[in-house]
Amino acid sequence: MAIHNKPGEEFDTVFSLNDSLELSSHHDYATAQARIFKIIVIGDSNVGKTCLTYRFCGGTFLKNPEATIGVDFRERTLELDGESIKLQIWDTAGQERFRKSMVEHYYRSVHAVIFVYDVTSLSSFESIPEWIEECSRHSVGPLVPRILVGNKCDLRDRREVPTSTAQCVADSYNFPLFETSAKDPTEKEHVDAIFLTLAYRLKSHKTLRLKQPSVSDVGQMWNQRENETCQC
Ligand SMILES: Nc1nc2c(ncn2[C@@H]2O[C@H](COP(=O)(O)OP(=O)(O)OP(=O)(O)O)[C@@H](O)[C@H]2O)c(=O)[nH]1
Repeated sequence: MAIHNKPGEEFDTVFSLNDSLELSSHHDYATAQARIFKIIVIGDSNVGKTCLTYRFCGGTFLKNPEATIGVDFRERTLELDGESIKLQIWDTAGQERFRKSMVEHYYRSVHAVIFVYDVTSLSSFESIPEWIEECSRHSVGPLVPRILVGNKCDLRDRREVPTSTAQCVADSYNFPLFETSAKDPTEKEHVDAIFLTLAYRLKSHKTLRLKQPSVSDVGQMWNQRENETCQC
């Protein structure tokens, strides 16, 4: 998505440059108490990364998404066992040309990773090892919780990746596997379960510290993204 998360637009879970300034200067008591975790969502272009994050943060299916340029930020605060957990979700671009200037930012201080493929696209599934390799190259180590997600399960007649095959791959990496659909409203709870699973795992990591991108970091990415939007 290129434009939909301009500051203040659409729903209050969108994270924007303005929000980060707000948070860093005069956040309220509840925000100050929330532990914040950075989750990146990665995978080939068109697998549904934006729609999945939108479904989790906005509660609806995003119709007609545009290709993500650089990164989009969204966030949602959860109350787990009386504790506030804020998930800051980085929806990254699948297309190489929209990624290259920002890859370093994606992986910096990341707390968890969601790898997404499209169950109707064998090639998107076959790319998963490359995405895992890219994480490793950027020092995202084995202690960082990771999850494999097969999206677009509503397209039953077009499935190219059997669950059993995906489960084998997930087991080989020791990742949980989720299959779901951002589009099908009856799958909403499964989409939530992906993020909740990570939230519970992160919550139990008492040593993980609150780390937010600095204002200059986010501002720099925002400017880069705007420039790249203009060139297209
Ligand atoms: N049928 C179906 N279509 C979906 C689903 N999720 C996403 N789509 C469609 O798949 C296309 C791509 O969705 P996006 O969420 O933009 O994909 P993306 O992975 O963010 O793509 P990039 O931004 O290019 O990396 C859009 O046409 C969506 O409507 C799903 O669960 N089921």
